This record gives sequence, structure tokens and C-alpha cells, in this order.
Amino acid sequence: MKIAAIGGGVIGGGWIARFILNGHDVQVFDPHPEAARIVGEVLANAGRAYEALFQAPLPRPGRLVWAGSIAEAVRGAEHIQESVPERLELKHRIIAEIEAAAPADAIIGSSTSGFKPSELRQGAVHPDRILVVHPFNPVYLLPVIEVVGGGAAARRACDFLTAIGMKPVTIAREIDAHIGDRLLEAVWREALWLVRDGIATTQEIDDIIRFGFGLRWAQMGLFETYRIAGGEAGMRHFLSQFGPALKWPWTKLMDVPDLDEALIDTIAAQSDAQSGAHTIRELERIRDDNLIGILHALKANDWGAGRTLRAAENRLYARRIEPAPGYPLRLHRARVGGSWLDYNGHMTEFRYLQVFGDATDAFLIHAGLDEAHRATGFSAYTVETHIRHLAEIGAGEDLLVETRLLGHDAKRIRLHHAILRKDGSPAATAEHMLLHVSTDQGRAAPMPDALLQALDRIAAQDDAPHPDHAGGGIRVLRPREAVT
Ligand SMILES: NC(=O)C1=CN([C@@H]2O[C@H](COP(=O)(O)OP(=O)(O)OC[C@H]3O[C@@H](n4cnc5c(N)ncnc54)[C@H](O)[C@@H]3O)[C@@H](O)[C@H]2O)C=CC1
Ligand SMILES: C[N+](C)(C)CC(=O)CC(=O)[O-]
Repeated sequence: MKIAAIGGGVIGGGWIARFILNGHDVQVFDPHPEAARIVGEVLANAGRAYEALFQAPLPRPGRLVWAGSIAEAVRGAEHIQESVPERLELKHRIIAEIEAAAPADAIIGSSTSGFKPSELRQGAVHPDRILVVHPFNPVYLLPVIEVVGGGAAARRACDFLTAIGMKPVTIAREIDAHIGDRLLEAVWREALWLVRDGIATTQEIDDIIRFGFGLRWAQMGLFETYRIAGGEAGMRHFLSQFGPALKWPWTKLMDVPDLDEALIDTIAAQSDAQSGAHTIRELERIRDDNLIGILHALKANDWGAGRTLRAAENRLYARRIEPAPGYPLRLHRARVGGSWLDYNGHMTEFRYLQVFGDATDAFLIHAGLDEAHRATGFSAYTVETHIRHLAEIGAGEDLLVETRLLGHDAKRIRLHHAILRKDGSPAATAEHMLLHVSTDQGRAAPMPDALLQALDRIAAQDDAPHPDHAGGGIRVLRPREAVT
């Protein structure tokens, strides 16, 4: 899908990273003289985060193309994400420029934190395709996205956003600042009062959030958490006990503190003392690592945002395979990420198995032992693996796997993979035996005829002699004579 990003700051940069890491090319316009550096740094952090977040093979990253104007960026684009500063007159100007050059049916999603679709659409030529598509920072990791505006455009946008691993929440009736920011603003206003009145420092407020209810909110939100807080009597009891407190002097929520110089100085100084030891990019990496840990825990429990992550991974596992022409089959490519290295500075052992495992999956999809086949209650389990490590592999290397089908019978598949480096030299080989199993019964089962015929067709291409090492085990070492 052709995508354009207008604005590449904090949020635009996060969007660009999400699009690219999900395999889409993005045309970007941002007049900031350092836009390329800023987006590059966000992309580097996001790439590092995706390596750690996903177990499934990531798609080949899309291309980032810098455009010289909005018109150039949006030409031919199907989805355009606007992330320019939060000023309505600027957004109107940008939307007008986008409309003048973009296809008439392109979706224009605005990252706006506060403006309503009816405000963004003022003066538009095709108002219905202009939507609020409001993300949360970091856009490349947090799945939720508020979609406001409704209609066919919102449905199209939601399909696309789901496909790039997001969790769209459509908001039927527009309201200033949508939902998430209204909630955040309430907490923010109260926190500003607490700092202004000298009740708490920024550090103390953050500690109360991150050591307490912030942990709860990552997995259950507000209402489910309070339901539990009502004990066995649940929400009704909670409301009858704590409802009256809303009228006690617990809250200044309706009042906005004056953000005068004194308050700004206090907050900035306290924030420097709290977090100034880290650069923003370091803080982003710390935040990302923690978010990834939380998302992994939620995925293991198949709960909340972890469920969205799991669905995104399943889509990656069920990817379409487009084989290069010829044989051996070339079905899988990988790039060696920075986190793949061990203490010797080379690709660590288990990553070889990951590359071979992903290549095996690619073969299975190619042969028809794919998601649809697994849904019928059958799968393939690897029962034996022999890896030979032939050369050191370094960070950033592009790897290609060549795959041969060395044999098959009614229940078994014998595969040979070679990892090739850019110059075509082999860096490792692996041989695997796989068993076709009934997942319900937990035992080997014959493959259906269609699958066997597909394997027969692949096997007919395998007319070269088997490699010398095929079928070999690890050589036996003679015991060393005892030294007396
Ligand atoms: N920062 C945040 O936490 C969040 C911000 N948003 C929304 O995202 C939008 C952007 O906010 P940020 O990324 O924080 O701002 P930012 O200031 O970090 O980035 C804005 C970018 O827009 C660029 N820009 C300015 N004029 C432009 C033009 N004519 N054409 C193209 N690019 C232009 C700037 O050079 C800058 O790189 C706002 O609408 C904001 O409400 C949404 C969610 C969270
Ligand atoms: C501060 N903010 C209003 C720009 C925040 C957002 O819009 C969402 C977020 O990421 O917190």
C-alpha cells in the first residue's frame, strides 16, 4: 500500500517507523532541516524494539522516500497520515494542499490530539475521507488508535490499521480531545495542581503512578480494576462506597491551574532532577524495553494488548510466500539485527535455528501446509535437526536461505537449508526431519493427497545429488589417551 506521512516529528516519526517496519513504503514531507536525522533516530529505536517484540519473521522493511513537497509526498497515496503541529489553521492549510494533489479516495488521517473531524473538515473538497486517526506515543509500539469520523472511510482506515498491528477504537460521537486525552488531561490537571501547591514533586507523582495504578491500567483499565475493588459485591458496591467521595474535596478537576513561568520553572527543574541523567533517546529505549516486557507478559496471558500482539504475530506467521524462480527454493530472507550477536560479536547460535525455523515455515506455507491446513487440525512438528556452522555472521548482514526437499513419505518431510551470505557463500547448513501430526490426537498422521502431490512436484525438481554431509551426524571423537 502506498502511504504518505506529512510531518516527521515525535508522532510522525513513530508513524513512519510503524509503516516501514510493517513492510510499507512511505513518502515523507517535513520541512524541518533535521527531519532526516530525527526520523532516522526514531527508526533505529523502533527497529531495535521490533526485533525484541516479535518472535515471528518480520516483513522486509518498506522504503522511506523523502519528498520535496506535500504534493510530491501524497501523489498516488492510499493512506495519508498528517502529524503537523496542533494548530487548526495549519492543519486546514496542510489538508487543502493534500487534497489538491492526492487521489480523491485517499484516506486523510489526522494525528490531532484535540480537534474534531467537523473542525478538520471545514472547507474540504472531500470531507468524508478526513478522519481523526489519533495514536499514542510511541506509535510503533502502542496498539490503540482512536478513529473518529465514521462511515466507509473509517472502516477502510480500521482495516488498514489492524493490518499494521493496531487496535482501532472507533468513536461514534465526536468530542474535543476524543477519549484518551480527556482522561489524561484530568490526571495531568490534578498533577499540575499538586506540584503547584507544593504537595508533591514530579518524581513522587510518577512513583505513585508507576509503582501502583499505572501497572494495573496496562492490563485492566479503569472500570474492570474498580469492579474488583468493589470486592465480591462488585461494581454496585464500589459505586455506593466511593461514589460520594466525588463530592468530597478530593478533586480540583474542574479548575485549570495557571501555567505561569513559576510553575513551568518548577516542573522543568523537578523533571531535570528526576530524569535529566538520560537523553531522550535513552529514555525512549528504556520505555520501549519495559513496554515490550509488559506486552510479552500480556501475550503469554492472551489478554488485552497482548492479544493484539498475538494476532499481529499470527498474521506474520501466515505470510504469503513469493518464491524466487528456480531450484533450490529461495523462500526466506533475514537481516541480522544488533540483538542477534553474542559475546564474540557474531550471530549467536539460537538465531541460526530461528533463521532455519523461519525457512522451514516458509517451505511449509509454499507446499500448502499453511494456516488453512493447520485450521483443519493438522500441523508439522520438527523432530530432528542437524546444524553446521561454517562461517561467522555479523550484524546487519543480509541472509538468503536456499531450501531443498531431500525426501518425503506419507508422514515425513526431510529438508535441507543453506544460509547464504550476500556473496553467495554458505554460512551454515541445516537438515531437518518433520512429522505431519494430528494436533488433536498428538500423533503422526498421513498427509492428504493434495499435500503429497505438492511435495511430489517439488521433489521432482530436486535432481542434484544430495550434499555429502546430508544424513551425517556429529563425528565421534576418540577418547584421548590418559596422560600419566
Ligand atoms: N507528542 C505527542 O505525545 C502526541 C501528539 N499527537 C499529535 O500529533 C501531531 C504532531 O505532534 P508532534 O509529533 O508531537 O509534534 P512535533 O513538533 O514533534 O512534530 C511536528 C512536525 O511537523 C513538522 N511540520 C511543521 N510544519 C509542517 C508542514 N507545513 N508540512 C509538513 N510538516 C510540517 C515539523 O517540522 C515537525 O517535525 C499533533 O497534532 C499532536 O496533537 C498525537 C498523539 C501524541
Ligand atoms: C499530550 N498529548 C495530548 C499530545 C498526548 C496525546 O495526544 C496522546 C499520548 O500519547 O499521550
